[in-house]
Amino acid sequence: MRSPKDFFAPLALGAPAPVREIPVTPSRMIHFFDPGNEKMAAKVPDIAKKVDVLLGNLEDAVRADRKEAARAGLVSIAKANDFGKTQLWTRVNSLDSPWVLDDLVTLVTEIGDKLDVIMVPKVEGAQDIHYVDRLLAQLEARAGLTKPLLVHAILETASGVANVEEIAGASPRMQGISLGPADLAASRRMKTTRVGGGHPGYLVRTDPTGEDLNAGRTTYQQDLWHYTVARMVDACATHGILPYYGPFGDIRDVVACEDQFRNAFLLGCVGAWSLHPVQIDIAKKVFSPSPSDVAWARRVIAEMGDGTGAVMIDGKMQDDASVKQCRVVAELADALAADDPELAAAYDAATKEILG
Ligand SMILES: CC(=O)SCCNC(=O)CCNC(=O)[C@H](O)C(C)(C)COP(=O)(O)OP(=O)(O)OC[C@H]1O[C@@H](n2cnc3c(N)ncnc32)[C@H](O)[C@@H]1OP(=O)(O)O
Ligand SMILES: CC(=O)C(=O)O
Ligand SMILES: [Mg+2]
Repeated sequence: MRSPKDFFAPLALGAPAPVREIPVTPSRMIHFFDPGNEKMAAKVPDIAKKVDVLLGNLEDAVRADRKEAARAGLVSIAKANDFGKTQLWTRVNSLDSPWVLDDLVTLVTEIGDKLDVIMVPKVEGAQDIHYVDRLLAQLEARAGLTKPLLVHAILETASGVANVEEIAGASPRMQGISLGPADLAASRRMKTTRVGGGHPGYLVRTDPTGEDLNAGRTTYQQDLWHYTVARMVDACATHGILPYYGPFGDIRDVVACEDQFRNAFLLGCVGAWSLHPVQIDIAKKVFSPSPSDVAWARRVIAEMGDGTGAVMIDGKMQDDASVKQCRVVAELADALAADDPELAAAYDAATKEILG
């Protein structure tokens, strides 16, 4: 672990100075594509206009005999395109794989100036981030990069969850953490075979009403991921980095996908992964606060003046803490609206309706 005094010192001579604050730009959806899949790659320039983050995936979902094609595909896509405000990320192969060293060396050397964030899978503890941190510094120095690459960890091992706080604070490069429900389920020996989402068997049941234990008892499905998402959000907030829900694998079930994303949004996540084009709009809808919530937040802030004391608005008590809650919503809305005139108009129309 670096001492607090040299936490922001570059880890290699000639490497750029680490960032002191993680940029908070919209990242409601991290859109995954396989850069070695020509059909998908052809869609990337159009998809880039609709998403906050494009991610060239080199790890799971890319066949072993297509790993090099995926890496080369990402290099040529990054060189051939300027995605404007849309961030370009990659997910490299895991640190125990035969591909990751070439992934990092090639990507930083060839397109380090085009990449914003490197997602590292199967992070077990701070030691994995320290390894990537030093290697990136060496590669950045050799490539002459002036902006440091940021690192995003996937929370998908039992030990990663046990160590999530130290992972979140392991390096000034740490940009965020995503839940990886598939590998995490396997690592924990959970008995769900689904990629994210709920499970009908994970439930609580109301008490029996008589002798018949089956009669009149309602069951409520519970969220398998609640504990992990909540821990991840706390670790990220503590260290000033961003939490994300990961993938929802049932592409056809757009309804449950929206529910799962919304749970994550309400708990503090800023975005989720889109694996298929159909999930892009779901993430955009869910991770942009609703116009009515934005209007309410703006109203509370306006009516609270300097934010001190307690007032009643429509029968609800407001004070310093609720103003802070409202600022979270209002500031997110302002940041998103700055680049989205349609959203800006929807927020302003809803605000006008209640504020006049
Ligand atoms: C647990 C984890 O690690 S999750 C992260 C790893 N997984 C991934 O990255 C998966 C990414 N997504 C995919 O591979 C695909 O979307 C699949 C396999 C899930 C489904 O693919 P398909 O069966 O081709 O879906 P579908 O037929 O609906 O696709 C429609 C079109 O969208 C394209 N498309 C599908 N997914 C994507 C994508 N993520 N990005 C861009 N284009 C896509 C398809 O190529 C197809 O193009 P076409 O109309 O020119 O033929
Ligand atoms: C996201 C991911 O990689 C997983 O769920 O395993
Ligand atoms: Mg995984």
